[in-house]
Amino acid sequence: MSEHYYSKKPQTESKPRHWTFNLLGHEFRFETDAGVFSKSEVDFGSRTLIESFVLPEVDGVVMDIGCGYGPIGLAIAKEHPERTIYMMDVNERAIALAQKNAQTNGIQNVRIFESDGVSAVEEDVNAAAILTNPPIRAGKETIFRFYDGAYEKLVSNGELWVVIQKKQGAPSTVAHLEEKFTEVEVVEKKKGYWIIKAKK
Ligand SMILES: C[S@@+](CC[C@H](N)C(=O)[O-])C[C@H]1O[C@@H](n2cnc3c(N)ncnc32)[C@H](O)[C@@H]1O
Repeated sequence: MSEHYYSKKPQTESKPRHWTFNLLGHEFRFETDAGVFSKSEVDFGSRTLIESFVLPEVDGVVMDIGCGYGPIGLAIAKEHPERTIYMMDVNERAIALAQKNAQTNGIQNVRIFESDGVSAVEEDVNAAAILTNPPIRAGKETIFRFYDGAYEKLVSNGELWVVIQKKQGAPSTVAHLEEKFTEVEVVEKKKGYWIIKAKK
């Protein structure tokens, strides 16, 4: 049976890898594994999202939906030690790696847990910003659910930041976000990847 990186319980034999990567001027040491998205370097789209992101000046936590082994959430956590970063994924192996990677890199201002979209986040927790490199292969319905869930969790003037390739549906993401959000802007386009910012 073929397996996707978004399986809840990857069955693929574990094959841990260790490597370092510089994000926002900080050297990170990452462990990744089979059955988890992007195994040997930080995905180009995630990197572009991290480099483009500007934290809006509103109160609230920051969330990384579909955090994988953690590069986006951990880079933002390091850059903004005063904020708490919530990192969620459905893949148990990814969550275990993200927790390990937080520890290895001495990052404490994070909460990392299993969640389908934002469904496991406490009701009274609201976000200033939500970042996602969405699981394209999980299908449009899942990623539109990410966006709609994100909208509910954001404070007024809070922002959703998405990276998605043009050929993988960036224009339809923009159209979907424009139905709900007050302002939607493509802030960066690099090698076919679009960084989309949607303000509530
Ligand atoms: C494109 S990967 C990005 C991973 C990571 N943020 C990175 O930059 O390497 C998308 C992630 O979404 C996760 N995912 C898939 N369906 C999900 C769902 N329903 N809720 C939360 N996460 C999900 C996958 O397991 C995968 O880790």
